[in-house]
Amino acid sequence: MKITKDLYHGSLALLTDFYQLTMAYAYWKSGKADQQAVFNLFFRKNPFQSGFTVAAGLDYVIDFCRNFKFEENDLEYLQQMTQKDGTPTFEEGFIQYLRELKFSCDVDAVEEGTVIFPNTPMVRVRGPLLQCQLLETPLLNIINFQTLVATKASRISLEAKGDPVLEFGLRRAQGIDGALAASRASYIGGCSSTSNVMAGKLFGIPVSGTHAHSWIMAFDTELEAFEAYAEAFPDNCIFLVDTYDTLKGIQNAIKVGQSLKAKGKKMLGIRIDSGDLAYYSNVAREMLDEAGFPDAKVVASNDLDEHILSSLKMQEAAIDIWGIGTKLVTAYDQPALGAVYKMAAIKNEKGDWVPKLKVSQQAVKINIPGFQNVRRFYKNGKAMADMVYLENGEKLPDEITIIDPNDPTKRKKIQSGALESKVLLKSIFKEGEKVYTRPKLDEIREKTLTGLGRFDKAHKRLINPHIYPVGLEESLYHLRTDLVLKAKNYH
Ligand SMILES: Nc1ncnc2c1ncn2[C@@H]1O[C@H](COP(=O)(O)OP(=O)(O)OP(=O)(O)O)[C@@H](O)[C@H]1O
Ligand SMILES: O=P(O)(O)OC[C@H]1O[C@H](OP(=O)(O)OP(=O)(O)O)[C@H](O)[C@@H]1O
Ligand SMILES: O=C(O)c1cccnc1
Ligand SMILES: [Mg+2]
Repeated sequence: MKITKDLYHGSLALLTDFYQLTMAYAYWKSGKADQQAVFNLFFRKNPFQSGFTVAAGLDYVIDFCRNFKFEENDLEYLQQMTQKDGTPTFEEGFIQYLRELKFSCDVDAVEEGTVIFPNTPMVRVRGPLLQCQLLETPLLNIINFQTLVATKASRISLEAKGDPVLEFGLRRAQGIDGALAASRASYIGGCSSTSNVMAGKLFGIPVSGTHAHSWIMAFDTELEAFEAYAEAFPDNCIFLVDTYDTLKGIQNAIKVGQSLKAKGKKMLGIRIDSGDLAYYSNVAREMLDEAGFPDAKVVASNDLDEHILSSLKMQEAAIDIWGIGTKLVTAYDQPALGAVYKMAAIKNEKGDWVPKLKVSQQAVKINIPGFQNVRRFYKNGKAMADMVYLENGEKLPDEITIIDPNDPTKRKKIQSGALESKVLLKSIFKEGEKVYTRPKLDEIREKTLTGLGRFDKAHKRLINPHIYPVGLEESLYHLRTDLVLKAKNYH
């Protein structure tokens, strides 16, 4: 298929906002294109009122950076662009600069499947200003969506408490690429399979499914339809029982299950896709148990999300497997994460790094300046706080104070020497060369599950989760405060 082929194998250099290119041109004109800069990608609020976020999308970022190159046909498109007076938008010298441009940035990032929190860098890009700038839009495009869906999937998976969650979203997803990326992110977040066969092929996600109502409607009776499906898949049938009458549907499934059993085969289960799922799943469970099918699974679907799933669990619904589409892959209740990409420092003519700050009327919108990293501290095996700090080669003291960037009265003392800790930003590219070995998708999914296991359940509850402490190391806090005061002319 041409669209997908182009998306995954063609040049993506023009997948950016026009203003990135006009700025790039103006950086080039003003001699700033190769000035060294650092940008951070971060978000300000967990999505879905969640107590945490799960990072995803780095794999696409790696592909994007590795293939970052202006092809001749991209340049031709830029060459024919004109301004209002008819003159070319971009001078030939700039087109030549882009032709010769070779990705040469350092990229550090949190790995996919890492549990992360607001205001901490997820991706840090250091390199020539023009290149850093051109990465803003595509990096945000990739990370915003995949992180959002991975977080949704992990919320759903946590509520499912180990039951398999099948991702059924393709038909309602945001287009072709949205669907593929959502299937991948859903798997990272903890789903066990996808119905999207292309996602299975591209990413190696297990593919699974049942059958639709149309299968039943194609026969004179439901029983005939079940029999014919059992004929085709004697060891792999899950019968959708609610096309006409759910109770009769369960009876018909049992009948076909019995004849499969007589042939030494096994009915896997049934699916219920409408009505009161708590009531019907319990009725189905009783009927299946009584008929000698204690292992037959009950699959439920129909506009499910983490909240309905949790309610069904509270109602003791007898559901073993959850099929979830629309609300997962579209991140229905919050369609964008809102991550941003901000300059944190720039090198001056003398070769010194100058920390940079964007001042805002809203305190939460003031970024964190300087060349940063994040360290996560653990106490008794559980994550206790994340610290954003300046990565300047200086050793941190054994006792550290971290300060909430949005409320300086919230502080935490950390005996860093005595605690287990790890640095979250990993080196991905060094001067444009990939230095990171990508984990397999299954390893990423495992990382999400074990990573979440190291957080207290108070941070993982659906409603009013306990806020996980994230703070600035004291000297970074003071640097930021001084810069804000200076910018506001209080100094
Ligand atoms: N016991 C339950 N507790 C809470 N929510 C439920 C329960 N059973 C079903 N639901 C949810 O209630 C909603 C029912 O939606 P709706 O009324 O459109 O479906 P329906 O009439 O059962 O099915 P359909 O229209 O597909 O035939 C769905 O989101 C479903 O997941
Ligand atoms: O509800 P979702 O979480 O998106 O899961 C996917 C849905 O897609 C299918 O039916 P479809 O919605 O196409 O038709 P129906 O609801 O009318 O059966 C399936 O039966 C699920 O209900
Ligand atoms: O396999 C299924 O049951 C399925 C697949 C896509 C959407 N709804 C259901
Ligand atoms: Mg539906």
